[in-house]
Amino acid sequence: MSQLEATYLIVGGGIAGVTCVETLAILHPEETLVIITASSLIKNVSYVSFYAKTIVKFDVNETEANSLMRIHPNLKIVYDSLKHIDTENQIAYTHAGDIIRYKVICICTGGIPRLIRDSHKSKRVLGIRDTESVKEFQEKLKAGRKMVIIGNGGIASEIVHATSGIQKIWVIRDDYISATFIDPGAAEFFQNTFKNNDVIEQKTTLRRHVFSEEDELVSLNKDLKSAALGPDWYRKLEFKRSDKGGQELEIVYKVEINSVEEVRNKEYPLEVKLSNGRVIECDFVISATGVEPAVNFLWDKEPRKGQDGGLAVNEFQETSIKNVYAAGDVATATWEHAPHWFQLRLWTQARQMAGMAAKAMHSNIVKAEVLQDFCFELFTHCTTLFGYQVILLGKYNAQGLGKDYEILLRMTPNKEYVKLVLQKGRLQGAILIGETDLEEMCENLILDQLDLTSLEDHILDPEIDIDDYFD
Ligand SMILES: Cc1cc2nc3c(=O)[nH]c(=O)nc-3n(C[C@H](O)[C@H](O)[C@H](O)COP(=O)(O)OP(=O)(O)OC[C@H]3O[C@@H](n4cnc5c(N)ncnc54)[C@H](O)[C@@H]3O)c2cc1C
Ligand SMILES: NC(=O)C1=CN([C@@H]2O[C@H](COP(=O)(O)OP(=O)(O)OC[C@H]3O[C@@H](n4cnc5c(N)ncnc54)[C@H](OP(=O)(O)O)[C@@H]3O)[C@@H](O)[C@H]2O)C=CC1
Repeated sequence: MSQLEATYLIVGGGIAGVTCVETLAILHPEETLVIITASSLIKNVSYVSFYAKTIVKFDVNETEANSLMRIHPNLKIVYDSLKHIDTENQIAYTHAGDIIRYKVICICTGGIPRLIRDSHKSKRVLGIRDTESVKEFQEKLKAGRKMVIIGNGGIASEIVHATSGIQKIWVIRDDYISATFIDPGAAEFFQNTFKNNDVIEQKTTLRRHVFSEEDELVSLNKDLKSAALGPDWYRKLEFKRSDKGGQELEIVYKVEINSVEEVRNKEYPLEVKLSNGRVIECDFVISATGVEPAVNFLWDKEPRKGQDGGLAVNEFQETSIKNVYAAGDVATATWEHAPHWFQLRLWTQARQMAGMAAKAMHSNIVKAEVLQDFCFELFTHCTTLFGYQVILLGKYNAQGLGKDYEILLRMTPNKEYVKLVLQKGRLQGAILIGETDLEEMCENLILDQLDLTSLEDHILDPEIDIDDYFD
């Protein structure tokens, strides 16, 4: 048990917590900084490359927490988990009894999988969040013959893409796949990859860093999970083939799960009842049904929360409680968003929010003015889906545009899919799949809101170098 004093206290060793530490190491290295991390392995970011001003791609690595000592001379690491914050007296208490007095604190405790209602009824219903959960999934895959995947976002899409040798029944509420990230047209484009072996071969040339940590997870508090996985986590699944089942994918559209029950004396140990009356027997269920903020500690007074239960933060990542900031998956962005930005719980946003929190905490301490970072002007997400590079910009699915918008589309099967969303002749969002080389132009057009009415017929014409129009 120890007592510490810190100007800055950061809670959580995921991308948000670590980015906060790294940014403060640059802004205010002479001040004391304490990080509370439940795991001795933390996440950090490397090989940051800019595709355009706000479109960033980077690798996510797992490393020893004490490597942070190299970048911050006045950093202390508390290997424990936060239990209680006394915000009135500005004191944090850990489960092991450590006491840390702070001037400003940033909560970066991330999220946990939001599982389907019946998940508590069986250990065969799994969520994916961290290294431990992927290991459990790998074990189930080795022995499994049939799995049901529920959810239509990032994790479900990646699992469907990366697993083979097991029967997969993908149950989704929508009428097209991967609805969190794409539109029906792009879904059709991707579905060809399920049939086209050439394209499936292409996927193995992913240029992202392959997350290589196979070691034992060093989790000090066994109740807490380590940080969320980053891109390429699913590469671990690609080689986990079961020799017991044939490779097969069935997608069941527009249904929900009514119940999941363990059953005895049947061929499969689990029975999943769907809202359309169908019953599916399987070995296990993956509930890839979103994430909920991990507010897993006590307070002397509750801060304001967002509708999703996250800590409500303003544009400077401040919660409703003085000197308490939050960033990453635990936070809910409740400021008035720029027209082309919205929150999705992604590592890019965890990093951006944490950088902003660090700047705001620093300006709080040194009593300087701070402005919100430019990155919150435009939603950008750069990822890989079904083996293709995917860049999403602004209101890529016409979110919030009502019915008054236009779509420009260019699609070359097995090569690229480009969708531009325009309203009143101005670009509002884009989906760029494949190596389109259009990201910088689209970013500029969304940010500048140039009137494209006279160009609409040419803008996606591959024979025309559209950049010439803007020179
Ligand atoms: C399988 C998977 C794949 C993903 N793939 C992508 C992707 O390709 N692209 C993308 O942009 N995003 C992806 N994401 C989302 C991304 O990983 C998260 O948005 C991001 O990592 C959130 O970072 P964070 O630091 O806020 O939270 P986390 O990474 O969850 O870190 C929170 C940390 O806080 C610790 N903690 C929790 N409670 C306490 C406590 N009381 N005291 C001390 N410490 C505590 C946790 O142990 C953890 O280390 C993926 C997520 C998953 C689960
Ligand atoms: N490549 C990437 O960028 C990746 C990003 N991630 C991130 O990791 C986090 C977790 O991923 P994931 O779990 O896929 O979450 P997502 O938020 O991406 O997707 C959740 C999906 O589950 C559906 N859903 C929610 N509740 C139910 C339910 N009760 N029954 C059926 N379907 C349901 C949602 O549908 P609806 O929309 O209708 O609510 C949605 O399709 C997310 O923040 C995600 O963005 C994860 C993997 C890859």
